[in-house]
Amino acid sequence: MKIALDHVVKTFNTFRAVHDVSLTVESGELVALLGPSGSGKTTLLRMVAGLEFPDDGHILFGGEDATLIPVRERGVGFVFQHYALFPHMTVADNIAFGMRTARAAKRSRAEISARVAELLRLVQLDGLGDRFPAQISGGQRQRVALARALAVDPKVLLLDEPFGALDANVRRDLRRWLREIHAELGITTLFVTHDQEEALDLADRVVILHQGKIVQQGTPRAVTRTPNSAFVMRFLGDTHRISARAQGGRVELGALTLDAPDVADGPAEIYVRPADLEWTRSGPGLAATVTRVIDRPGARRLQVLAGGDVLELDVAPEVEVAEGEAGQLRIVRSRIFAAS
Ligand SMILES: Nc1ncnc2c1ncn2[C@@H]1O[C@H](COP(=O)(O)OP(=O)(O)OP(=O)(O)O)[C@@H](O)[C@H]1O
Repeated sequence: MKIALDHVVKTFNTFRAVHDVSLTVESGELVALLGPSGSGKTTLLRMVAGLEFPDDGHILFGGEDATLIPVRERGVGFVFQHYALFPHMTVADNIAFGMRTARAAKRSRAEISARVAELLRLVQLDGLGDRFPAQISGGQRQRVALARALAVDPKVLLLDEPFGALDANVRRDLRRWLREIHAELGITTLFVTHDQEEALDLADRVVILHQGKIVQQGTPRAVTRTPNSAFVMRFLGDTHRISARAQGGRVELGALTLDAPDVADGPAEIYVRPADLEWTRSGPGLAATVTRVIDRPGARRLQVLAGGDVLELDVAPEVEVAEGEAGQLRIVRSRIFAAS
């Protein structure tokens, strides 16, 4: 099911939570809505679900105006961060719940238990149908929540920080697992997260929100390679900002000259990630002094001082370098924006 948001606006009292958002999610696509707290992600998701209504604009499900489709008939499955399962029901009964109450497609008892068994297999919880929610782990509970959402054969899956309460390793496993389930079922999916790594790992397309507006959207590769603003560069993380001045489409940084054809003359900000920097003993480059060496599995992280800025970069484990050593930094790639 294709979903389209067309110039959607949502205001709470006088606060505009969503500003003129237009977005298309193609049938079968997995799109992540990514943004900091308060950027409007949940509000957008709730409008797609039919739990909130836009003040302006339209939401279309497969070309049909969704305003006219009641929540129950939208064919939407949800999983929330704290979508508590019914504690007094077994895992199997939790999964079956939606099928028993659905008015549309009545199923026999035998059909329901066959479908529950199939879903338990899909979410890799075979054999746990008789347990109660308190007897399984947090990650397993979220898998049950997903099985419950899938039980009614939704056309659209809405996930709001579904793994937010789980620890990092479990989250990583569940991401891989969700990706596999998505590949198998191909349900149009909108996934809300404020975790960059999660969005980039999971999604076909990432939509970045800031203050209720879409500031950039594209494949994970496109948004990480060509962030279109300082905000996106900073938000995607692991970046250094170096202050400089742009003049005639160029920025001078120590002995280096960087091209910045689109940047107006005046104060500028150069953004580099640790992986964009290389350490050399001889120039040309930006003069730097090593202030700290941190040994990590697979790499050595150097903290260096360059022109008043503390920067970090990684070198191969066998590189011999010591604190206090002077050298040069080569900037392999950077993004430059006018200072905000
Ligand atoms: N029912 C409401 N009444 C008033 N303000 C609201 C309501 N719901 C959301 N807001 C405000 O709208 C803005 C966007 O909220 P929303 O929950 O959509 O953000 P979010 O990006 O999902 O944030 P988070 O990651 O913290 O959940 C916030 O400033 C929030 O305080």
